[in-house]
Amino acid sequence: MLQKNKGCHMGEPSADGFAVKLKLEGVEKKYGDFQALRPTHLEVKEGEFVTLLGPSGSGKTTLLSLIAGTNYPSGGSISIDGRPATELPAHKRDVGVIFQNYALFPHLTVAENIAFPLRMRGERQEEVQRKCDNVLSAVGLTSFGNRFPSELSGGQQQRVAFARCVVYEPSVILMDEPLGALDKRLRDSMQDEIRRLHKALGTTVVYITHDQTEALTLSDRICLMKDGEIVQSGAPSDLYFRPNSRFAAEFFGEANLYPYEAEGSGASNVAHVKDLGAVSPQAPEQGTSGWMMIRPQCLQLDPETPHDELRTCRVSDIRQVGFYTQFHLTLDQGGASIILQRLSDVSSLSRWHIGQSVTVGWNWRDVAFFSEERERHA
Ligand SMILES: Nc1ncnc2c1ncn2[C@@H]1O[C@H](COP(=O)(O)OP(=O)(O)OP(=O)(O)O)[C@@H](O)[C@H]1O
Repeated sequence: MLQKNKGCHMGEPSADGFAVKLKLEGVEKKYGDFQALRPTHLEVKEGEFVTLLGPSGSGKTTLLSLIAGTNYPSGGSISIDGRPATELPAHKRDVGVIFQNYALFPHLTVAENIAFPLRMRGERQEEVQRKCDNVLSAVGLTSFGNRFPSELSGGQQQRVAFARCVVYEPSVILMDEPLGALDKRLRDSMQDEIRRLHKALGTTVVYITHDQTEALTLSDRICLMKDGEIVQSGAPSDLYFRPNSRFAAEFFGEANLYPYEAEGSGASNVAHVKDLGAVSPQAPEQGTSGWMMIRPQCLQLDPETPHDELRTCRVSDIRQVGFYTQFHLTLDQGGASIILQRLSDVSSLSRWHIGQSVTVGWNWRDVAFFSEERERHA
């Protein structure tokens, strides 16, 4: 395990006692009249893995480049490890960057690649040797020190890129779509690798991707971006099961969305979901109208256990989606469409067919509500 703590320059503690490695306050970027990044606040804690996720053009790279120092904000301030960094040039910031192509030096061996940033910083030979050996062992490449990058697999090259970055113990590692160019199988194994390295080395990572599955797999926290702002930030399960907008709900895959109208006030609030002919005893957080959302896999088909609500439907389509079977259903009363998904098994192929009458069950604890005001980004 590498020593990450550099003592005197630890960032200020966050509310839960962890050191704040990176802090952005009101950071924005304009290109002429165009606002590429709206004023943004972000705190990243020591050891945290934060992902910037969003569609193309949402401002992810702009935000990362402002942290890296390859671009400067039009307003706001950035601090790294508690020290002001807004005006600092890239090479004076304590950040490491890993790009999509890893950017290893092809003419240097693995050990020389890893030693490079230490030599650039003028470290003594014994120190360089000690730190290189340490980090090579941490990434499981001790016997690969004399190989050239072209003699390594993609996964091993990535480990070298990671090692070259962590060897000088930057406060924060920035990763810009490092798996963007890989096929699915390699991507999956690399995700495991990144997770393992992050856990083993305790590094603080800000990671960019536009792939929601990758973000859900890797992150401690996801910042979902749209039109130059972070529209929701939280744990992967929060974003997936508790989106605060239609945009967030739909960005993470299939979502059943129905409008609701709230009635009552305060704790006695109930939500009428007309399309489902249902009244939720759960009080929507805010707003008198908005949307309720339930993920397809939170619905049960012909449930054998008790559920808060049960409705009869007709099966209009059955589709195979990866390892899942997706059922498209039409509610008997009112005709609303419902998508339900369950892990495929042999019985599901013979048990249900198009045109069949079925029962759908759900529990209100699996339902998210968000009001229309919060939906202004959609
Ligand atoms: N130098 C520039 N001049 C003008 N507009 C720019 C400049 N750089 C970026 N933009 C604009 O800022 C917006 C955000 O771009 P950015 O590259 O941050 O998006 P992104 O989320 O990283 O997209 P992608 O996933 O496609 O890389 C885009 O509309 C882009 O066209």
